Amino acid sequence: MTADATVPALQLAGVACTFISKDDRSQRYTAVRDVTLTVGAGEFVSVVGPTGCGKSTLLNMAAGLLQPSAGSVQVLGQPLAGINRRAGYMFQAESLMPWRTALANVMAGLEFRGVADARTQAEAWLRRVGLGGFGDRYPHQLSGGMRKRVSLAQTLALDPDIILMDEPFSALDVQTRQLMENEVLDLWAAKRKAVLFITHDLDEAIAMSDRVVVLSAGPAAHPIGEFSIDLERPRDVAEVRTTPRFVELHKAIWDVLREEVLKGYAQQLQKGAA
Ligand SMILES: Nc1ncnc2c1ncn2[C@@H]1O[C@H](COP(=O)(O)OP(=O)(O)OP(=O)(O)O)[C@@H](O)[C@H]1O
Repeated sequence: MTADATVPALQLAGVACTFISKDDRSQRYTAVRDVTLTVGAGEFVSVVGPTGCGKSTLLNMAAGLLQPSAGSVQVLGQPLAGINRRAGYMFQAESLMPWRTALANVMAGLEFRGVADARTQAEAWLRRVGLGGFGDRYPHQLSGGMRKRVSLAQTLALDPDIILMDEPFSALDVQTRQLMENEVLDLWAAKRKAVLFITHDLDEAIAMSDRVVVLSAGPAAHPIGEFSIDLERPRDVAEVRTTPRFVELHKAIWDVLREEVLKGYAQQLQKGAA
């Protein structure tokens, strides 16, 4: 089934998520509340916000890994029940199976789906992410950047309509990170999937996205600003940062984000001292 371009790929409508507090089991902690967020078909949306505000919580609700305590999640116009099978995920942590080669890692999901030419497709994806000659290597024989490329191939090979990314490159050095960001943009431009991208890094969010949503500090974090990123594409993430429009957008978004970051930081210090 192909996605209908007029139906949002992902829609969170008035969602909230309440946890039992980690600090005091008798208390509840509302991480996010009243969050309405839409990702259109083919749109690249980033969510930025202070540390611990609830960015991963939102992504986990979109993935169907967490049930909202209020509100609803719709995927391609249908209410989400259980795991979001139209989405592919890339998380911060390493997700490769260490006992399988790079090729076997990319093949795993395809085989699970019963794809007949899983090997050929996986080989093609490894080539696309620049690892054509590395299929027989095990994860520990690859650099951090290469492992991320394998994860990317693994995610994209399944041809999801929606890609959910939670700080996928935060563990990489700056140069490798920029290379990966450009690769993701190239692959995204070719396939135009809907992307929900979570990051701490405002520069990364602006350089990659069509739209940047700013979340407030928690508890009950919610969107407090939304910015359309009208920078021309294709973009080189390193070059685009030097353009006057980028600087202007950065200033406008940082004006909204700064206060929340300071609040989030103060909360962390308080928790640390308690
Ligand atoms: N399973 C859980 N049980 C209790 N509290 C949780 C749970 N998961 C998250 N939280 C709390 O909810 C809040 C939001 O967490 P979340 O991981 O979504 O934030 P984040 O913005 O992604 O953080 P970071 O920027 O540090 O990655 C935090 O205060 C966290 O401690």
